[in-house]
Amino acid sequence: MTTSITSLLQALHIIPTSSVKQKTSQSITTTTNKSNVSSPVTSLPEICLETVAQHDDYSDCWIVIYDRVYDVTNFLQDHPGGADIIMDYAGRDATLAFHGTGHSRDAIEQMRDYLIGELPSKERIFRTKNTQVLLKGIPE
Ligand code: HEM
Repeated sequence: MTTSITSLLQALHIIPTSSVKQKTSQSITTTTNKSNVSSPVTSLPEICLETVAQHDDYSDCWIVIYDRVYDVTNFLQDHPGGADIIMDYAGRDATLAFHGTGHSRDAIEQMRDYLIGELPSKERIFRTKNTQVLLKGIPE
C-alpha cells in the first residue's frame, strides 16, 4: 500500500523519483529508480482557482489534480472514462475523483500532456510545506 502511494506521489512529482532507499537487514543501500517516469516538472506558470473556474465547458475545460492545472479540452473525447465524468469537475478540483478511480500509471503519465500550470502556494492542498513534513517517512 505504502509502495503504491509512493509510486503515485512520485509519478505526480510530489516526491522525488531519482532514487529509492532500500533497507536491508545489513545496511541501507541507495538504488536508482528504474520505473518509466519522466523527469520532474521544473517551473510552471501559476494559475489561480478563480482563473481555472473560467474554463468550465466542453470547448474549454481545465481541471486541477494534486494542485496542478490541466487543460483537458482536447482530451475529453478520448478519455476512456468518457467526457461527462471529467466535465463534472470542469473548472474545479478533480483530485479525489481522479485518485478514487484508481488510474493506471499510464494514465498518470498521460496527464503530463495536458499540464499547463500549478496553483499558487496559498491555494495548494497537497503540495505544501506541511506535505513535505507528512512525507518525511516516505523514502526518497
Ligand atoms: C488529465 C486527466 C485524466 C487522464 C489523463 C485520464 C486518463 C484515463 C485513462 C488512460 C483511463 C483508462 C484506464 C487507466 O489507464 O487508468 C481512464 C479511465 C477512467 N477515468 Fe480518467 N483520466 C483523467 C481524468 C479523470 C477524472 C478527473 C475522472 C473523474 C472525475 C476520471 C475518471 C475515469 C474513470 C471513471 C475511468 C474508468 C473508465 C472505465 O474503465 O470504464 N478520469 N482515465
